[in-house]
Amino acid sequence: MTREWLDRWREGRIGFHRHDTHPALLRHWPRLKIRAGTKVLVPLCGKSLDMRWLANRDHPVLGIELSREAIEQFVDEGTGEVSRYQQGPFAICRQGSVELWCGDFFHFHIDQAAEIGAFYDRAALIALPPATRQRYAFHLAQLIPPGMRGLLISLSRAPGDESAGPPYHVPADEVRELFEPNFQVAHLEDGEPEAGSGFRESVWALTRRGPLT
Ligand SMILES: C[S@@+](CC[C@H](N)C(=O)[O-])C[C@H]1O[C@@H](n2cnc3c(N)ncnc32)[C@H](O)[C@@H]1O
Repeated sequence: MTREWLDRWREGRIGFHRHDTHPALLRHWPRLKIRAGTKVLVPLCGKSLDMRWLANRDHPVLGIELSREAIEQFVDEGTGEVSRYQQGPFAICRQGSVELWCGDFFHFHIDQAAEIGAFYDRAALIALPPATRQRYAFHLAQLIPPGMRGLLISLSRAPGDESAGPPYHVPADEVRELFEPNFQVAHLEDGEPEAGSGFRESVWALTRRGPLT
């Protein structure tokens, strides 16, 4: 799966990338009432422009992305000086208040997450095959302190139309099963089915409960 993502970036097969800020982020983030200054973790971040929107709202952003290509494109398409440094296995690129850690999300350790107080997942969960999603939900719970929140934008398809991903179809019941052990899960909205793919986005607010189970 790692190789496949790197190939996608190298070959420019990044249909998931949006050229605008996600409308559900604009609509729902303010409702979460996350204080300005709170650092937001963006797992499997690609080169999402949503990170710039969060940064412009006074949230330092920590994105984690496998592909160096994605990170280089993000900083090239942005403005401002870029600084680079290394933290364990991660090569980090910082531009303004966005720091992008190049490496595997599952290698990002709790000790490196000290200042994180919120998260934003758009198309991260749905990038992972079924067996890895549980690991993802637990890993995220380890990184987010109790009481802290985040927004999750997932994808589902009509029953019977669940061809292989990525992007993977993750039905609402699975979102609940994955996150409810460690988060309060609130369903915020479902989008319209996309013409062609039949995918429909669902938006969730998650609040971390503690202790971990
Ligand atoms: C569907 S894309 C979504 C990107 C971004 N969240 C967005 O909304 O545009 C999934 C991204 O996750 C990255 N990725 C996949 N597995 C990863 C992992 N284990 N650790 C870090 N990044 C990963 C891929 O390279 C890809 O850029």
